[in-house]
Amino acid sequence: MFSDKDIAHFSNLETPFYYYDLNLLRETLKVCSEAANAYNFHVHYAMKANFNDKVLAQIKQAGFGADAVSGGEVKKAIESGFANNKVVFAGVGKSDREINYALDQDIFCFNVESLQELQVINELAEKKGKVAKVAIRINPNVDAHTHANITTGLDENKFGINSWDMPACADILSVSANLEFVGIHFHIGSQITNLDVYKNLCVRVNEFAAWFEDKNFKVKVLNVGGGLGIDYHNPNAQIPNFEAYFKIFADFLDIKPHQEVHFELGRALVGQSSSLISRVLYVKNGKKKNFIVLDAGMTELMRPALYQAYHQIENISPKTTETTVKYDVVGPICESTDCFGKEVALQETFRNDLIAIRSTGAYGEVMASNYNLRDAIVTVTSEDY
Ligand SMILES: Cc1ncc(COP(=O)(O)O)c(C=O)c1O
Ligand SMILES: N[C@@H](CCCC[NH3+])C(=O)O
Repeated sequence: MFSDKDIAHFSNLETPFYYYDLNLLRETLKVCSEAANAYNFHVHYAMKANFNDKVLAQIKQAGFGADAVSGGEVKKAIESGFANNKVVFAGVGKSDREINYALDQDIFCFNVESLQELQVINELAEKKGKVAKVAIRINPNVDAHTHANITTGLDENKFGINSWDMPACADILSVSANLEFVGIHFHIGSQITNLDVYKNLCVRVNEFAAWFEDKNFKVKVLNVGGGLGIDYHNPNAQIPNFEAYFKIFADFLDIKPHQEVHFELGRALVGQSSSLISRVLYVKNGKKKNFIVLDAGMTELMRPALYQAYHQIENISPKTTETTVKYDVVGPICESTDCFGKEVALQETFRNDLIAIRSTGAYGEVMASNYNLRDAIVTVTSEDY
């Protein structure tokens, strides 16, 4: 929802740009933090969702740790002031260089995704005379009931170590002097809106934790990943129900006194606090279709082209007519998939009208590219005016 002041300010700016509502971001972080603290749960923010400096500064200030998926993200987390013992490093393909860098930074732990990676981390840690903390990312074969392209915890997905490899994993851990096993890690997918799937995850977490403890491995960390979705169809319902989400884990996980529960939330923390603001370049009225051509495209926001993802589209210019028209809202990029929405009902729209594409705080700016030699992304925050 934009105030008259916001819209007046946007009218004077060049488009496109990502707008961040830092008040909403702070409020979301506060609600999440309070809900997690009530259960003594720990949240590492999944940086991949958004690593804009101004966003990261708020997240750090709210006391969250950082979940990184590349050496670059580990570096960014450290440089942004996240404590090294609050940085975790996941990823199915960590290079030796990235592992060495993370070892040098003494991060909290590596979430290890293959047996071979476990051996490599042990070798690299040995060369440095260090002991690397590791959590085993297990593929639990739990269906997240989300878009197939953002499901990560099924047997056919590349992520994590399969359950049948756990005995081999335990063998490697037992003989690897430079590895310290800290716990188990899971992440079944993103944009999860059916919270019941987390109950199925809890059942699997309990099974694997018991399995490791039976083998005399102390499971200190139960890391259940992230994935909590947001309501893209209702961008003004801005703060996800963190309380209901955490309660499921409190109710269904079998948490022992020596265990901590860790989460890696990305989208739910940042998704609703941003919109992509764009201008209409051209309106093309056809016999069968009307098109609005924006100055933002899939190079700024890739999700619709990549996953046919829905983002609410609004014409935020002052209304000059009561007529509603259906438009295909497209970008200027030379790709037919460069389309933000088909048959979108909007007030009759004209050249230079401002269009807001909502709920773009997660996997928006960070997935931008300069394909077609597009200009670099510009960001504006609620504190810039
Ligand atoms: C390992 C891991 N943790 C956390 C996340 C964060 O997910 P989300 O933004 O859906 O909370 C992801 C992304 O899906 C991930 O791959
Ligand atoms: N980038 C995806 C989510 C993938 C999350 C990373 N595992 C999205 O836009 O929804």
